[in-house]
Amino acid sequence: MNAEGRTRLNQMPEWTALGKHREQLGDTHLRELFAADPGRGTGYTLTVGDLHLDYSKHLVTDETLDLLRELAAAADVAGLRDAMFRGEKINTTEDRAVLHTALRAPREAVVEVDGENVVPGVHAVLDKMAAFSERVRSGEWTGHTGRRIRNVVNIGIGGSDLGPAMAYGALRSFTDRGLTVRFVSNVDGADLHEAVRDLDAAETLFIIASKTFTTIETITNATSARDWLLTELRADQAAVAKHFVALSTNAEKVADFGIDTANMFEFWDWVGGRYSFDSAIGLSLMIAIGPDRFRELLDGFHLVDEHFRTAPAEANAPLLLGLLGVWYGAFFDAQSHAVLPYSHYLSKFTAYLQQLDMESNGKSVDRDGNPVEWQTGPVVWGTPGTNGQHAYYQLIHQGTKVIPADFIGFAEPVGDLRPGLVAQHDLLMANFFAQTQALAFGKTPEEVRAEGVAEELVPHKTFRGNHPTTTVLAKELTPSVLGQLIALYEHKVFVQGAIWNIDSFDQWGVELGKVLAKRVEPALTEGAEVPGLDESSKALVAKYRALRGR
Ligand SMILES: O=P(O)(O)OC[C@H]1O[C@H](O)[C@H](O)[C@@H](O)[C@@H]1O
Repeated sequence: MNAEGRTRLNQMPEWTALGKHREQLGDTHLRELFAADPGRGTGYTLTVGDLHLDYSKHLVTDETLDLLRELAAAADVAGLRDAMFRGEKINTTEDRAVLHTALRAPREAVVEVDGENVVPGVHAVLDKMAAFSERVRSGEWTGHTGRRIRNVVNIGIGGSDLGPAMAYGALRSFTDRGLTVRFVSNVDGADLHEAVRDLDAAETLFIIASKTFTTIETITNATSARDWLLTELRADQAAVAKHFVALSTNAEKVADFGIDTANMFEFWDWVGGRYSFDSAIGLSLMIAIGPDRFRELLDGFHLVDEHFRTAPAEANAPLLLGLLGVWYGAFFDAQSHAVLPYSHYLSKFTAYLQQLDMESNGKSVDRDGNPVEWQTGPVVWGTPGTNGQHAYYQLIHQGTKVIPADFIGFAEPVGDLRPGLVAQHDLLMANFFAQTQALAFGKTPEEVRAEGVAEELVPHKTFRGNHPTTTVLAKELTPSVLGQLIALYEHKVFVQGAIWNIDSFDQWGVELGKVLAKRVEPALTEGAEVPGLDESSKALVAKYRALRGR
């Protein structure tokens, strides 16, 4: 029992029942599950908005799904979900509400934090972003020398980078091709250098994105960008107002930097960094795709929010995906989860999900501060599918690890591809369908032998199969569909955090490295003694200084 009288997860009878069920399931093969139920391929599916989800290739039966849903009920996932939507402070270690869902709520919605309806403020910022985006896109907003803006550089890191960078890539075919949009995040000067080296400063707008406006990487890059701009334009500080805008919750720090707070787009402490890209943090994306497309994206998010909030457990897609992850982590010892988009436009999708999932659920104490005795968040990884097929899929097919995987694909190619390239789409998708089939059903020794393979090679050419996958299929990758996909994963992560009883909305684990970096820096630059530096790190710092000739 914890302080609130909740039974610990691994002491719940529902958990024990799942453990017993897992033993009974043993090595049951997907081939057997499909043979036993001819309707499985169509029955184990769900539709959410434009997303068709097939979960038939999972190592589950009706009983598994019932038991998992009973676990969700015992853990009161629905109760925590409703508390989140109501604006309660469910991020207990930071005493904050968790209201990214309010960022895409319709104008007339009412969502209160501390007795105040936050929705009008959300829409006021969206309107301000839309007006600004239109001024940039039309050429009305000009730089210091009167030239129109043709380049936008977003400087931010983590949640202030990954979302807009991923979505810009995903929605490239909806972007204004007359604008160059780039993203700088790494404190390695090479990132900024490569982003601006071929740009004309007179036509460049920097968007400084930082919730706290204290993140050292971002402030360092923003300062270097300001120096670059002023040097290139041979201008004084006055030029900053025409070339820098800020996205932040911290007006004071924004003003300190020299950015006019009239050009600051605000958001709020109830938006977590990794849940922020549909807030002001999306400004670079809105400039690229235009306000109407951005609103379609928000509508896509909202559609899945409503689904998660209202759909019954049997038809609730984020609940199902969350439970499947819990199942594999706890009862199959799966350590990782692959996300494999069959869309080049989703190249950065998995990197975005890494922060969303791993920063949210990479925790080892529960909400009461007790160590957890069960697996929490998996390692999330993956790259666009066909490239992965020629690299690491070998390990998924024939390695020793259990790696549940999500396959995401689209019926139609997007964009203005030449007809010859459109024709390639069927080949892409043939791979998509073939892979999940091979992973699920494998190839038996008998099948290999029947092909006349020499006996000594049979074990090498046999595929065990039984590798679980989810297939997510949609017609086309539109702004709305992207919003739906992201919200699906956001709520999946929520479900898992709720069951594991961890705070999915703090990130204390990131802090230690930041503090230590600040302490170590003077050792590199001035050779200063750093109290408490361990022997290994001391020797490495000395080596570094020697290599730099210091
Ligand atoms: O937006 P910022 O305040 O600059 O924060 C940027 C990022 O850095 C932090 O270290 C957190 O781990 C992330 O959750 C956050 O998204």
